[in-house]
Amino acid sequence: MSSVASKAEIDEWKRTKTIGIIGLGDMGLLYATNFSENGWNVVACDREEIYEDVKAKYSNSRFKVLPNGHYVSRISDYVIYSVETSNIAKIASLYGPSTKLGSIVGGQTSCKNDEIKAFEKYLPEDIEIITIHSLHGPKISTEGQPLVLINHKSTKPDSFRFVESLVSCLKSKHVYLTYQEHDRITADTQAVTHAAFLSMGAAWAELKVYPWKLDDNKWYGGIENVKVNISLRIYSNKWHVYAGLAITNPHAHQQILQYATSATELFTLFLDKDKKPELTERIKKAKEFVFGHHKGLLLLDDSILEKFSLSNGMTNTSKTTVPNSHLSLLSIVDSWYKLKINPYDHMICSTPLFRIFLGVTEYLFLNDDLLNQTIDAVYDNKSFRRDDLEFIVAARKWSSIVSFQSFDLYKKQFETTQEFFQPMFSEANKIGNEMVKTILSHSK
Ligand SMILES: NC(=O)C1=CN([C@@H]2O[C@H](COP(=O)(O)OP(=O)(O)OC[C@H]3O[C@@H](n4cnc5c(N)ncnc54)[C@H](OP(=O)(O)O)[C@@H]3O)[C@@H](O)[C@H]2O)C=CC1
Ligand SMILES: O=C(O)C(=O)Cc1ccc(O)cc1
Repeated sequence: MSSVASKAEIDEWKRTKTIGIIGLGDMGLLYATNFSENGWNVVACDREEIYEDVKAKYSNSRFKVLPNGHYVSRISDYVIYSVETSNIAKIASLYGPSTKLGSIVGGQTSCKNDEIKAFEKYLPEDIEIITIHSLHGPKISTEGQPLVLINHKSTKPDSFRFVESLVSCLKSKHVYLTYQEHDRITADTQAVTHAAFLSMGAAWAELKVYPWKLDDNKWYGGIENVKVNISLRIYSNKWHVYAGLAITNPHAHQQILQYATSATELFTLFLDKDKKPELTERIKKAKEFVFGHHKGLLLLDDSILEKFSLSNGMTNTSKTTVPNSHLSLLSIVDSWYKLKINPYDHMICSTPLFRIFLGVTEYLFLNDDLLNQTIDAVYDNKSFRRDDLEFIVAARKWSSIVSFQSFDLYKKQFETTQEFFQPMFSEANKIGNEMVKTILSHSK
């Protein structure tokens, strides 16, 4: 995108420039730690009410904690707002006017529409806007993961090179987009992926089951392990991350609605055995659209996923695995087909969870025996009917909450399920983290 800065230039920037981080939560801390440990001069703040605590907590760190965003903004050459997506306007309106003359501002928020609009509205005219988004969570190594850079408004020739030099210590893969492209792609990748796993978890919570604890082998196997581990991983996090990126991104509403609609329509075909040819035809058409040109290795290998079960040896291996209707996976391929989205086009800008979701979907659809067994199971073995029913109810609920833009309802719905799984998180996260690490190392 721009020429690479020389070592001398970078050393000079490290000596003379100050990097400011507003919001010392998970992602802000990741950045403040990385940048400061790589020789950059970093100042940071969290909410002013907790200044003394935050200062004490990070007293041994290489970055300096300041009382609030005004203190950070007035001395920083590049300010990164790492705050809740839905609060960006409020927080930028507070500290934006204190931004140092001629400096650069960006953010880490997950949806760039509101962030850019807030910067355009609340920052002084002379400020440049170069914003970023690490497409992974705070517990994953930054190395090799996509990092989006959006050069929205810069006038000085060195500005973008300076920001790019700063973030190069993360060793992520730089992806250059406009903010509109960013939001379009992340709606297709992140928002709908989260909707799928949120719906699975909500369905299990509604049925009051920890699926891996059932001893009927219903949720046994690599694909089932992914569903359980990723769903619990999401529910063990902060609700605002998922709410923010879905609700504030207008493109996400349509994707999530289509996902719920596909699930409902497929489930309706499940109800009548005479509809089997129609269901088969619909699935095959969607498969041809999404995977018709697939060549080479699969993203995931079911055998590597087998060992990441939460069931702790409880699986009854004397029984055969109960064939699942895999409604959640059939629905995502159907919705990609309906929206004419080729998920592989977004690989360059994908999150780990999206790659895992695409990986298990690919595994199902590119294994003819498994796909046929899945369609047969819909009509001949109805063990998953109740689960499927709760799944579509949950998918539609999430879709309504997102399109009505209700942060309150989102929080309530998220926390109800979170509470149900709470006792399981510490064990689940251990296994889930191992699984994600293994998958990422296999999918390089
Ligand atoms: N977590 C993830 O996986 C990823 C998150 N993101 C995005 O990055 C952003 C930050 O996320 P994350 O770090 O996970 O969230 P956190 O909730 O951990 O961090 C946000 C921090 O900002 C603080 N904050 C709120 N108001 C102010 C204020 N006025 N001044 C200073 N600090 C303030 C919050 O304090 P308090 O909690 O007390 O309100 C909190 O500590 C979000 O927009 C998120 O969508 C991007 C990539 C990955
Ligand atoms: O991989 C995912 O989808 C995650 O859940 C982590 C995540 C959350 C928010 C972001 O803005 C980026 C990544």
